[in-house]
Amino acid sequence: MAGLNIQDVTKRFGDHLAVDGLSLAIEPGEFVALLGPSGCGKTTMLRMLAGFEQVSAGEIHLGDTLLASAHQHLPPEQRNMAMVFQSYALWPHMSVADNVGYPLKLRGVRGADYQRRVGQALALVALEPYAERTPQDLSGGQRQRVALARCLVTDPAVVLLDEPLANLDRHLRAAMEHSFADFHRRTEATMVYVTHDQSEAMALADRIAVMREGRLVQWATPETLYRAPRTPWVASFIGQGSQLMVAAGRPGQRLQEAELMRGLAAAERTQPVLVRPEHIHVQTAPTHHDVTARVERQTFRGERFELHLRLPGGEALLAYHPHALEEGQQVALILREGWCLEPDQ
Ligand SMILES: Nc1ncnc2c1ncn2[C@@H]1O[C@H](COP(=O)(O)OP(=O)(O)OP(=O)(O)O)[C@@H](O)[C@H]1O
Repeated sequence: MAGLNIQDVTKRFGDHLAVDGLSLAIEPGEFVALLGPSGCGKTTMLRMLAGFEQVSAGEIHLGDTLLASAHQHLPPEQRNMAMVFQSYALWPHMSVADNVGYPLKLRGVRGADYQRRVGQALALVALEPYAERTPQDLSGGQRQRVALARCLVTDPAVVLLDEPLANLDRHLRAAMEHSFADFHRRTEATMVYVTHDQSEAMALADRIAVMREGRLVQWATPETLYRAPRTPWVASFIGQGSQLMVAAGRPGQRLQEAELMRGLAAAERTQPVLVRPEHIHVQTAPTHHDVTARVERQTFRGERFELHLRLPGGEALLAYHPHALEEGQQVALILREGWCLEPDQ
């Protein structure tokens, strides 16, 4: 198996820098998500990996093979990669089995070998009973599984996925997340998955490249991104939480309760700190020693209530609570920990 090395890759469309000096070293067999808001350059990066787009500068290697540089461009069909699109891109008039086998036909595979490989690919996505149907007679999730089977039938070293769940409803997306994770375990292919949905990226990826305006902002595991986001922008993009100014700590430091509570009470507060809602303890009977907040709004989430709180200084704070409270009610807060952010560039 071969790793994928993206070195200082830039893509310009006229004056516009769609991807700006992006570098990522992706391990063989790793599941990587490119995550960021619309227009940040994720799809452009994926298309450069696939070979549908030329790079303006930098290099892309698969193992020892140079796939792309400003002077060299290996065509898509020679890259040993397969791509799954948001639109599935299936042939409507062909059966599921014929759709899956299509890339093999293009490569001249016939007979028993063809049948065996189509059968294996369909088995991998649990679609054998549907082999003779046409895509029109399938659900959205089943169609996406056909697209997956078709992409892996040629045994690619790298699978590229461009928002593959974007057309599915919320329940189906959750079910398909399991299918993708399972698919990855079984194939052991290196996967690069583009999405603007942070919860999807967190659920699936070994590592996430967070992109903003063509640049890489942070490259880390989902847990590190959640626990230790680098900047306020990353913190606001990943998970829920509140950002407060505190007179304590320095970027990259975790503050424990005593330091955080002291820092919050001080006058000169210059350090932005992320506080996750699960680290806030809410008490309903404040005394005059406590840090207090007012309940502005609450949302019932089944297993808990989300409290939208307002501190006396005007800052907003999100907390969880097991029971309903009164809107307008004063509560006492204990902030158990916080993470110090560095300023956005
Ligand atoms: N062929 C093109 N010609 C000119 N500009 C382009 C072209 N393709 C993309 N762009 C621009 O490059 C930037 C990055 O686009 P890209 O599609 O990579 O973003 P994205 O992060 O995938 O967004 P989305 O989530 O909306 O698909 C955008 O500003 C887009 O308008």
